[in-house]
Order: sequence, then C-alpha cells, then structure tokens
Amino acid sequence: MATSSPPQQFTNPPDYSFPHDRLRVMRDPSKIPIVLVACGSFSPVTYLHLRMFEMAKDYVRQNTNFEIVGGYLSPVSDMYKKQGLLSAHPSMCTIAAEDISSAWLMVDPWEAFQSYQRTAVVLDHFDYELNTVLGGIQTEDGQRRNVRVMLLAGSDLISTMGEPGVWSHEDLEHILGRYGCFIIERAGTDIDQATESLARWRHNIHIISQLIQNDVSSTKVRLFLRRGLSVRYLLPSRVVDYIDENSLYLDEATAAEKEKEREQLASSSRKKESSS
Ligand SMILES: Nc1ncnc2c1ncn2[C@@H]1O[C@H](COP(=O)(O)OP(=O)(O)OP(=O)(O)O)[C@@H](O)[C@H]1O
Ligand SMILES: O=C(O)c1ccc[n+]([C@@H]2O[C@H](COP(=O)([O-])O)[C@@H](O)[C@H]2O)c1
Repeated sequence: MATSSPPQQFTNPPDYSFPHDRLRVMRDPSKIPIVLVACGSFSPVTYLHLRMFEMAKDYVRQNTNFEIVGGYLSPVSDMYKKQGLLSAHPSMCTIAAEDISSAWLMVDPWEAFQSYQRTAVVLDHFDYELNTVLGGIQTEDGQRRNVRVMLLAGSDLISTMGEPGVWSHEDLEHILGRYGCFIIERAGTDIDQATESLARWRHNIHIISQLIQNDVSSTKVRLFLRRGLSVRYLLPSRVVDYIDENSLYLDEATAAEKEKEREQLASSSRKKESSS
C-alpha cells in the first residue's frame, strides 16, 4: 500500500483547502479502502468522465477486495499545453459534481491552480492530504485507516504510457507500481496494445470493459459547439448552461485541434463500419 509522502514536496495554491466533505466512512473492515483519482483536461467535462467512476464502482464491487471511499476529478493546470482548451474547467467540473449530486465524487483544484504537475506528483499530493493531513479515512467503529490512492483513466491515456518520451520510467513505476490504476476501455484504443509495455505492473492494473460502448469525447463536444450543434444530454445540464451563458468554445479550432477531431471522427466511422 502507498505510504505518505514528505510534505515539503508540495506547494498549495493560495486559499487552497483539500475537499473531503464527500469522503465516505468505510463500511467493511475486511476490505482495502481506496480513493479514485481521474486526471485530465475535462474541457468540458462530459457524462463519460463521470460514468468512469460508476463503472469502476461496479467493477470494484464484483472483482476486488477494495472498497471505494471517494473519487476525485483533478483538472490539469492551464500550463499543460493542450491546443484549444480553456481555463474554466475546474469550475465546470465543480458544477458537474454538484449537478449530478454524487455522494462520493469531488473536484480537487490543487493541480489546476498552479504550475503543471506530473501525475505521479498529483497522486502523491492525494496520498499526503488523505493519509498524513487527514490521518486516513474513518471506519464505522470510529478508527482511522490509511487509504490507497489509485489512478482512474481511459485506455487512450494509458496507451500514451507506452509511447517513448511521454512519461518517465520512474513515474510509471511510481504510478503503476506504488499506487495502481483502473483503466476504462475506450473506443479507438486497443487495450492489449495499450497495456503491452506495462506488463510488469499487471498485478496493479485493472481493466474495465465498457459494456455500453460510448465514445463521447471533449474534442467532439468542442467541435459540436463550434458548429452550433446541441450538446445537451452529453454533459450535465448545468455545464451546458454554463457553456452557453459564457459563450465558451466558439473560437475557430487550431490546426492541431482540427487534426484531432478528424482522427476521432475517422475512428468512430471505422468502428461503425466494422460493427455493421
Ligand atoms: N468516453 C470515454 N471512455 C473512457 N474514458 C474516457 C472517455 N472520455 C474521457 N475518458 C478518460 O477521462 C480522462 C480525462 O479525459 P480528458 O479530459 O482527456 O477527456 P477527453 O474526452 O479524452 O478529452 P479530449 O477529447 O480533449 O482529449 C482520461 O483518462 C480519458 O481517457
Ligand atoms: O505525468 C506525466 O508525465 C504525464 C504525461 C502525460 C499526460 N499526463 C496527464 O494525463 C492527463 C492527460 O489529459 P488529456 O486531457 O491530455 O488526455 C493530464 O492530467 C496530464 O497531466 C501526465
């Protein structure tokens, strides 16, 4: 199990406090408590980002000896250079979590409101806040227990872990060896190929099949918005309202963004052809 990291490693943004109001009391003492952390741009946050947590919940209950006591969306900093994105995502994620009134999903703005932080450092931050600052999570008999932090990601993100030069080997050892992860199958990514180079951490990698195929992506939502198409029922209603009220994502796409849209649309139609 992951242990706490030294506090001097972390700098907090001004006025920051770690959200923990929806952390659940642990019910079954025979299980290992875990907290799920999903990192990404969430620009904008879609129902599929939120569904990832529900899919993980079902998988955990049916296949593991873990008990989920909380889940976090951790939107990446604006300094993570990704074309066509916006700085409004932490507030959109918060609106989404409130709109769906989840009992256990929270948004941690720590990563968003400072310089770019690698995912390994983000997981250490959660481990530190949960186990060192809070002293672990509460059990039904009033005790505190250390909680294990685990990454929750789609298979497209995990496939980048096998690409040379994207993630450092030390960070992969830290993320997959020390913490572990849940991978949600995603249309367009071959899960076996995506995890081929990660075989040494197989014992810590849990693969979750998507039983209802759904390839909603933020890129496609941004494309729809630019074309004046409706995105209602792809995102929580209040996020759609927020986007409308603030006229977000209406700017012309950059060349990189257009290329990504083209790839995603091509991959969707290939999939449609192969299934018909
Ligand atoms: N439809 C989906 N199925 C499975 N995982 C998903 C899905 N959409 C997003 N994810 C996962 O959610 C996390 C955060 O995603 P991210 O913010 O990059 O969203 P995205 O839709 O992939 O965005 P973009 O289209 O801008 O790349 C990643 O781990 C990603 O793999
Ligand atoms: O820590 C790393 O080395 C690292 C390398 C590549 C990507 N990431 C993280 O992965 C996430 C990618 O999100 P996105 O929107 O680009 O799919 C984002 O949270 C990044 O910080 C992290």
